[in-house]
Amino acid sequence: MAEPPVIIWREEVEELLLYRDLVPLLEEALGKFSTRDTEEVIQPVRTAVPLSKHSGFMLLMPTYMEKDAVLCTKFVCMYKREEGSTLPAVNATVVLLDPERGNVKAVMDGEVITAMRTAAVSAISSKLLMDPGAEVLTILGTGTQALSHYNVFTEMFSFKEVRVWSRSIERAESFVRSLKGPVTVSSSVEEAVRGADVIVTVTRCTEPVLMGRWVKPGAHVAAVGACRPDSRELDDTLMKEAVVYVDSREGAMAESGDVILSGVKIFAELGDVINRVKPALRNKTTVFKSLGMGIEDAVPAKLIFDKWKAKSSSL
Ligand SMILES: NC(=O)C1=CN([C@@H]2O[C@H](COP(=O)(O)OP(=O)(O)OC[C@H]3O[C@@H](n4cnc5c(N)ncnc54)[C@H](O)[C@@H]3O)[C@@H](O)[C@H]2O)C=CC1
Ligand SMILES: O=C(O)C1=NCCCC1
Repeated sequence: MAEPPVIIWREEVEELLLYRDLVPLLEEALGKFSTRDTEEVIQPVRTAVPLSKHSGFMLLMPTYMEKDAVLCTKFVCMYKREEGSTLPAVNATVVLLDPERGNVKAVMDGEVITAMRTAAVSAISSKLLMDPGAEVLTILGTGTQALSHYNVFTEMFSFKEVRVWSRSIERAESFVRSLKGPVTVSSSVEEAVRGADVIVTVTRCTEPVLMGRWVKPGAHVAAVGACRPDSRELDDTLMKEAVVYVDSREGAMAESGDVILSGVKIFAELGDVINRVKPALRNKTTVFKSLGMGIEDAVPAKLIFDKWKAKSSSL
């Protein structure tokens, strides 16, 4: 008989998951994904189940990494929320299975995993695509992803200036007060992004919030929100001027309003750059359109489970 599943919840995930372990493992996994070698990664485009009554979707994200013996799936629900709603915009659970027997080994809180792995992948995109002399980072949005992006970007890079914008200046000020380092609150998106070298968009907007005419040539944009085919964060000017990188070509063509509705050509996956199959065009304006992939959850799930087992056996 297989062991019953363990439950690893938020506080333990926070304790066990560190960017310094996660970032190199994700970089390796993105490279494996882009080889399309089914012995490395099988990751179908995720299934989206509409939750019309609740203005949301449940996304099912299975992944199998045969060589690494990792079988995992995430259930993540995403919702449109009214301003001031106390309900979460994203709620996720990660399930790790034994690929040989098919039993569930662990059920994990997926919110911290989702926040950290998404931010870590944006940081990888910036490491690969930003100007090496980048000095100014702008974050548009002040929610969960804004915080995880602030944390990993300030851990991995040394920006001289960090700017934050939110639709509500009070929310931006309160977000900034919760952070350790110096951050400027901008009163408009234009003010926030003018001259910025790296721009992270982590909003729940459905219409473009970032306009290409404000973006400095050569800047890198990590675009994380707008994960449905009818949603936008970036305008056509930016999409057409930029060289567009994605996490998964199939995912972007199925789900990214910024890619589908602008009609732009995807230049490469991040994994193609990691595998040196496509160049990192650092001197051009670049957009990394992030949708999120199952493999980005499978990697931290294995890491957390292995650390949890090591910790439990040492007690
Ligand atoms: N690419 C990926 O892998 C992932 C993407 N996401 C997406 O990232 C975005 C942010 O997620 P969370 O930080 O968890 O959400 P959140 O609800 O914690 O924060 C959202 C932020 O967007 C702002 N916002 C809402 N509507 C807006 C509008 N119309 N214009 C400008 N700002 C607006 C809110 O004030 C808040 O600052 C969402 O779109 C979510 O679906 C989330 C997880 C993973
Ligand atoms: O990959 C994820 O996890 C998500 N992607 C799109 C928005 C919800 C969470």
